[in-house]
Amino acid sequence: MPEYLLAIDQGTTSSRAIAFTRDGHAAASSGRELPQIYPASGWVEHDPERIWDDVRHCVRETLSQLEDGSRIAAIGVTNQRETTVLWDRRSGRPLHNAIVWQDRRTAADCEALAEHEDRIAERTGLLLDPYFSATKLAWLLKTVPGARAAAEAGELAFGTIDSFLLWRLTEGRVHATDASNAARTLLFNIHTQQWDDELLALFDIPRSLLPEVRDSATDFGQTRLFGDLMPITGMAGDQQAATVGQACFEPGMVKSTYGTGCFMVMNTGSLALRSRHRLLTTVAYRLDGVPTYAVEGSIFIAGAAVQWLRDALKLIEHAGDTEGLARQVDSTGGVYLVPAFTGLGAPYWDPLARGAITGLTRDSGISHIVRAALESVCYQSRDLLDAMRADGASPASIRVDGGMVANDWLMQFLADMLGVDVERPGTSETTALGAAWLAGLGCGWYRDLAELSALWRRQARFVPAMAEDRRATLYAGWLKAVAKTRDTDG
Ligand SMILES: Nc1ncnc2c1ncn2[C@@H]1O[C@H](COP(=O)(O)OP(=O)(O)O)[C@@H](O)[C@H]1O
Ligand SMILES: O=P(O)(O)OC[C@H](O)CO
Repeated sequence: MPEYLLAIDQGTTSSRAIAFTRDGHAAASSGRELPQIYPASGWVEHDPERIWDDVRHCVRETLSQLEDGSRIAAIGVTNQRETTVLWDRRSGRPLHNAIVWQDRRTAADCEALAEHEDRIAERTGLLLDPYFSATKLAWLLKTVPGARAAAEAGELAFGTIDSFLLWRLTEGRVHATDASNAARTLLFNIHTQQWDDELLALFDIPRSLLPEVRDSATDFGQTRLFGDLMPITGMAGDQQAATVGQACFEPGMVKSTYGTGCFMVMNTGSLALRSRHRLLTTVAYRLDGVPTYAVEGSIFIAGAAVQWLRDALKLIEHAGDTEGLARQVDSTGGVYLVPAFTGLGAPYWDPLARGAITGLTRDSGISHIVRAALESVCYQSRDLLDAMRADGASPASIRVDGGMVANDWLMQFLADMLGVDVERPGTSETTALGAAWLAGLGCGWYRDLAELSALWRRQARFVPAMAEDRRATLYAGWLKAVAKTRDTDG
């Protein structure tokens, strides 16, 4: 009887389900776009019921593609992180739309707590920023009529998307999350691996709302919603799942994902390294009660800059058109595009920065601007890698994934700008693969991480070829362009 691991990958812009064979081959898959809701400037929401409908639809469609008699050995769940849902334990109904990680509505709440930032960072590894869940949850408790009283009475449940899906999959029987997701809430002490009472008091969050925190590969219950009983044995936030899917299991190994945003994650093993350069410290995964830590740099706009070229400027028809246009010119001719559309993430963390195209001349054309947009992804990656280097890392290569890595020109420029080899794996669905692998560990399909490492396959390697002085000059120009976007006096 053919057996598969089923990954559910609930992302910011889409939901997917993929069935993997034991050797990591995607045998069937289904995906659905998720509509974004923008109720006010800087606010981003998702409809949790729509997410749930989409996930069920994708799972069913994926299962229908498998041969008759196939069996799902286990399910792994991976998700957009930080996005916050508050629901009623009895009815299972959310009290409000999910508040998405990109949402900036709690910026002032974060500022009001600024004096506590050091203490918060010490315990959570994070910065005090609206990006994370705690202030979003506090906002819901403050704003939704009756929510505070119901929460105090133990009637409500909080969760990131993983917990919400698990609750629905197990029909209200399991309220749990994994350590990699808990580590993104600002409420979880990454050293003790416990919810932190002082932080709960600081953000005024009742403990009864919180899910139980489990390992990333363990028993999360079962679902009976798709016919056969299916165990759920893997869970991780999407960037951490990609770290697993890239088999970055040794300290010093780095993966970088290029989707809507870009997330660079370096495994730091048993060391919860506190960055001196405004990177985040996080849990990569927790197995048998033992956390493996990572540092992470998050960039809000990567592929989204290409979408902007397509949808707002209408310079291209398809994302893939950028490759040919970038190749048409030898350089951008001094043009830089800084895609600070929603401020700048790591290592700047500047919510007030705004995007810019600098260095335009009468010779500047579409190819220069398109190329500058692609280059900006590489310069931002260099910002992150340099921050990691300044914290003591010296990786010889990085492993890349996400929709943008199909672009060979971009991958070569990335290698050139970073000065390290860029390795592209055989599968483009690294995040889902990581969730499947965690489920496979949890259900006993795989013995250990070494077995998974042996399954990882490289499809292409891009080796730095740019002269050092050119690399330095181009990057210096980028830093100048960034400085201009942060000049609030204009
Ligand atoms: N060939 C390409 N060159 C440049 N960008 C691309 C290319 N193909 C896709 N993209 C970009 O990659 C992003 C989609 O990647 P994906 O990993 O699916 O994103 P997410 O999971 O964040 O929704 C889009 O922003 C798209 O513009
Ligand atoms: O859904 P993605 O792939 O854009 O990832 C979102 C991140 O998890 C946010 O931290």
